[in-house]
Amino acid sequence: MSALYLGLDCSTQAIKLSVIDEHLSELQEFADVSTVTFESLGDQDGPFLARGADGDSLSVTTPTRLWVRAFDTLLDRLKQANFPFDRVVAVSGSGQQHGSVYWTKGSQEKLSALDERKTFYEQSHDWFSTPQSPIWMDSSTHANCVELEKLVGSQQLAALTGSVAYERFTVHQIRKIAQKTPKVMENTEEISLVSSFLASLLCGRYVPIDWADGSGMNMMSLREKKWDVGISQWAAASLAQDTLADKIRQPVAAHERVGKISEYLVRRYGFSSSCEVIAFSGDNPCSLAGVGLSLPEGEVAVSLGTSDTVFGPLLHPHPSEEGHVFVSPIDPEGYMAMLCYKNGSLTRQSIRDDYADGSWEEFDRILSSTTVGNNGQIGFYFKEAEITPRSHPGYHRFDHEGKRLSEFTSPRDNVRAVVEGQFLSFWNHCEKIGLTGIKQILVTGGASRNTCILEVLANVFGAKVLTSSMGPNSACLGAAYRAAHGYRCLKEEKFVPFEEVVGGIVHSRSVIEPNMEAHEVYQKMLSNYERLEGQVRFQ
Ligand SMILES: Nc1ncnc2c1ncn2[C@@H]1O[C@H](COP(=O)(O)OP(=O)(O)O)[C@@H](O)[C@H]1O
Ligand SMILES: O=C(CO)[C@@H](O)[C@H](O)COP(=O)(O)O
Repeated sequence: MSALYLGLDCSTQAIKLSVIDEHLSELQEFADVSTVTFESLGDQDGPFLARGADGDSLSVTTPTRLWVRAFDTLLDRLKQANFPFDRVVAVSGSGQQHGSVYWTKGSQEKLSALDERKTFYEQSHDWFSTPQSPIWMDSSTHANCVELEKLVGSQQLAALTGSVAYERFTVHQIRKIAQKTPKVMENTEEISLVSSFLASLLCGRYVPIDWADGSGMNMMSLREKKWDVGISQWAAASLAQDTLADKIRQPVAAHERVGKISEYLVRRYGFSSSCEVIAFSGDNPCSLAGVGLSLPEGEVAVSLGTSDTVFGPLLHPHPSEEGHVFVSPIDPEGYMAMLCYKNGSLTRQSIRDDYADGSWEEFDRILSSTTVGNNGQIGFYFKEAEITPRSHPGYHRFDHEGKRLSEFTSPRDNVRAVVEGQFLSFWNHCEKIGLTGIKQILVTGGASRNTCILEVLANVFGAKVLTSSMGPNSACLGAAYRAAHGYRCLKEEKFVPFEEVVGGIVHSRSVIEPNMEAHEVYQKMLSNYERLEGQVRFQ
């Protein structure tokens, strides 16, 4: 019986699983029980996107125990489907980036002594010092961002941590809690990211954050790969301890083993007690591992999930005012560049609901029957405060002369405008973060199922768009590959290049070729787009 590797992904809307065998082929027989959406679990712990739960209208949180319940549900469904837990030799995982979990004092002890007759959920009522976890959609920490940039300098902060200050980055969330509710922070024994939180459940004790996901905190020195002491002291605010050193262990490389599977999981589900847990990472870094991007540059990946992200590997980091640089999840010496858009799938979905009868088929029909370039009309749809470019919530529509409109003459043009506007923004901002000369785009995420949307992407960039036979869930597949990679490094007691472990995997890819006449239309629109973006961005 072949050994198995598992990859988990706890992203914004669901927890998912990929299973691969020792030839790294994906097992399909458990696909039906491999996704648990948070919506399907109901509101027992509160909504999974809770707005203003801490009294601040710009905060967005998820109840931490909803993730615990989703994980129980996933494991229980696998057990019912006779999943061969005993064949799993290594597990790794992925989490939506930036989100944080606050473990209350004494929880590690409880985590290491669980009763296998009960679920995690049944035993976790007193594990967290705050019931809500701030997530990446939160934009309540603007004042902290301004303060840190003043303290360090925005360019210097980018050079040090990979990014200027962003509201969702974890250090600002930590400082907000330390300032607003110091008791919560004082009661906190350990702070995890979503990724390291899930890994801690697996190991039955707290485990470190990895370098790639740690790069999304505005707190880790990109070059030293350690928490910056000055920023950590600033984040601690008025706590008795002057840094967070006793609450967040130092980060580790993504291929490192962080522990063995817990005795609880061995007894409850039948995992082998020798099963290794490899550091979990962020969902975008794991997607990079999953789509098989490698240098040379010229290839980027686009994830059309809840957020839209554009990312690619980088040899030499040049962090700037735009986008983010993270440590690579597959090469401890390498880096990746990324742009993130808050208004991704949920915003397209909202336009679908308003203008296309709530149906993707109707959305596609409108997209296919409207003119490329929308006759020069341009739209910016910020259902949520946007990250790229930084903007307040609001919809902005312009006619072909750049005159502001409250609505297009033909309202169905909103369907084309939302998709074109989003992709023109990708194109406009890629150059600025060093993702240049793009010839092919690998797509993943929920909306990568939609060929009509992908055709617009190919035409805007004038580049081939490739979808892969592995489907839209590259983050959990990437995590499974990382489990195999980390396991191999462990066995060989040295770092083995990621390509040596997964390089042989060839996914069949379908290619969408760009229509170069359509691309010319977008080339002409770009300067107008850039000018109008200047009007709608946060000044
Ligand atoms: N046919 C489709 N066309 C466009 N978007 C789609 C389609 N099917 C699903 N989606 C989008 O995919 C999103 C979920 O993507 P997913 O990558 O699973 O999210 P996440 O990983 O952030 O939880 C949904 O919000 C939905 O809008
Ligand atoms: O904030 C970011 C990246 O910086 C987001 O990309 C989150 O990582 C959420 O990912 P999805 O759930 O949309 O995949």
